[in-house]
Amino acid sequence: MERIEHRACFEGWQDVYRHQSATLGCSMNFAIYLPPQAAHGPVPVLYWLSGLTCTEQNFISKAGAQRYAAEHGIAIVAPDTSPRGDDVADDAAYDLGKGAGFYLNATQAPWAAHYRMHDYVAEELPALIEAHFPVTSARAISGHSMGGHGALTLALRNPGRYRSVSAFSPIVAPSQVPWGEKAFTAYLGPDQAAWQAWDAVALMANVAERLPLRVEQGVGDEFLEKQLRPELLQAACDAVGYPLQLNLQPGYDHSYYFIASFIGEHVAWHAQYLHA
Ligand SMILES: N[C@@H](CCC(=O)N[C@@H](CS)C(=O)NCC(=O)O)C(=O)O
Repeated sequence: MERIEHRACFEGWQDVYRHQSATLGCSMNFAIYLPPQAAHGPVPVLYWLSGLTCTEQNFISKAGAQRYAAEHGIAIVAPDTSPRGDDVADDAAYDLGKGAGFYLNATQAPWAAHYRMHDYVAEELPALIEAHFPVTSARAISGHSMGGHGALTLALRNPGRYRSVSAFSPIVAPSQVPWGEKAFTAYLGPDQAAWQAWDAVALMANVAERLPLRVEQGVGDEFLEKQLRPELLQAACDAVGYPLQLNLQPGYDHSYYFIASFIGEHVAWHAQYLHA
């Protein structure tokens, strides 16, 4: 593992590391913010999953989360959004292939060889982080858009792994919207029965634990009706009595200006469970 960026930030450190991922079979970058408290003892970790077209850089340069992570004594780990490298399958479109891993384990050629972002984020990355950094095993997860889908599905698929889950503008039902239909057909094949294990609305029907769950959604989001459809998550939660805090925020669009506006509230919200 090699540190490739190291910047002082709110009395802590915003770092980026490169490592060889055994799960993905390629070299990967991840960002980690270590708050000032980490110099004195281990701190809990919030995992952040970014959306389509992103790398580990978007969140750390645009969201402004470090101020709040420093205030609450929380590390934030932001992985890349897909496997990378010249021998990794790709597609010319922005919503398939590199930058669009959808936080699942692909089963179809040519994707199955490297596209295993679920196992990378749920297992390999936390094991690496907890072995090499001053952190505890208290974890929370959040993300944006495709990464909101990732946060919801990772939490729902891995009971006991996270203390709390939140999402900004998540793709809540990928099986029912164009972004998800395209990606799942490629990565998982045409049989929609296989898609349900990677769809938060479908997973909610058999949910095993009730984590604190918060969703922030801009009402001015250009993808709201066609791709995001938070009402489907609300209905799925209502059907099983799962408490969902769905905050519809008038005026906000799909961008990092929206994330920057509410990331402080989300970090504080996760902190109450991570420090409990
Ligand atoms: N039309 C957009 C769709 C992709 C998009 O909106 N990506 C969101 C996540 S779904 C994002 O975070 N983009 C990077 C950024 O804003 O820094 C594009 O082609 O970039």
